[in-house]
Amino acid sequence: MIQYQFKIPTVSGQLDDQIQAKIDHKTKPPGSLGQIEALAFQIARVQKTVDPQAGTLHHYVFAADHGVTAQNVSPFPAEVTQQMVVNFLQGGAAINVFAAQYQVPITVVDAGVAAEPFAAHPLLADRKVARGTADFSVEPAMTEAQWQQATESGAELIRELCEQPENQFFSFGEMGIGNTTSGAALMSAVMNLAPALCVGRGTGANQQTIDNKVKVIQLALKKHGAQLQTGAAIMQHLGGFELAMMAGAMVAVAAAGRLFIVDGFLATAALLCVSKDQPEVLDYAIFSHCSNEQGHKAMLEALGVSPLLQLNLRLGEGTGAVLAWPLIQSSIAFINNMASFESAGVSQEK
Ligand SMILES: O=C(O)c1ccc[n+]([C@@H]2O[C@H](COP(=O)([O-])O)[C@@H](O)[C@H]2O)c1
Ligand SMILES: Cc1cc2nc[nH]c2cc1C
Repeated sequence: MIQYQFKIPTVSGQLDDQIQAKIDHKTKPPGSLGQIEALAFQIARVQKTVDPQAGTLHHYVFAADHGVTAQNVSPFPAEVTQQMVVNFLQGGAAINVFAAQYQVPITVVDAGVAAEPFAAHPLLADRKVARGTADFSVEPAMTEAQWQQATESGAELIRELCEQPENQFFSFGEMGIGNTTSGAALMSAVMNLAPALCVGRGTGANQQTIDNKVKVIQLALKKHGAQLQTGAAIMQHLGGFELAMMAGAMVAVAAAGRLFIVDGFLATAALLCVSKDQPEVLDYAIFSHCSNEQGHKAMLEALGVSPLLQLNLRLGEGTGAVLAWPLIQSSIAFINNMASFESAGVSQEK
């Protein structure tokens, strides 16, 4: 049976009362900073301190191709994956612009683009598992060995950074034409929900393409149904190399006691697979936004989480995750720098 290499520890609640007390003594009505308070609490808890630190955020864009594009599931041609990787390396994509704005270093990972390896580049990590997955409506998207390789590569990418105390946060995005069909299949399998409730427009599919996406997923679930017992097996049969690698990175970040920011539909689908096997992972996940992709809202509700932003994004690349970074920094500034009722001489409620 395929399994992740790491067991994610539950976060100790030992400091919970102290962290909450620090938050409640700030000069504000209790709870009035809403989700910013909840975020500061989560970060302090994971970092095991009442004085959490932002440190450096590292962003990864995982790119890969999908065999299921043979079934006419995307309005865009598959070669856009490769072309967008070149765009990421040249600094021209949305994620480059936002990451540069907040001085977030990015790494572009070739997890399995259906093309020759890219020429060496300072932003590029070549971790190509294969030139695209197999068509999951016909056979498993990847072999068990490929799932293992993708997962371990994701963990290995962040391993050294987790040894340095300043690297407290990671964020993950993806690029892969056809991957909303894969994401919807993962959602349908993990949540045991009809494909029609999981499929959305992706890059802008029309009704005929949407109907195709539903049919392809129904076929795949019928074909692989008996094998879909764990989140790892669901990823292996229905996922993509970029999603499996991202899942491996999420597991490794959590196992190292660091936090990661979850982007949109695809990143949440990858996390759903991990959380089916290791629900502890959710303690380490910060949910950045609710995507416009149909299905994302239901995923977030099933996880019982409220993301920070609702901006009608449906791009991917980790754009929502990086856009949420200033809010995360603000939550840390709040818990560290805001005066308390005692220090400011402000009277508390009667
Ligand atoms: O992150 C999201 O919520 C999201 C929602 C819709 C589409 N995308 C992006 O669109 C691409 C997949 O769309 P499609 O139509 O080819 O399946 C892929 O590169 C994703 O990054 C991403
Ligand atoms: C142009 C383009 C850019 C993207 N970035 C993430 N997914 C994408 C899909 C397309 C089509």
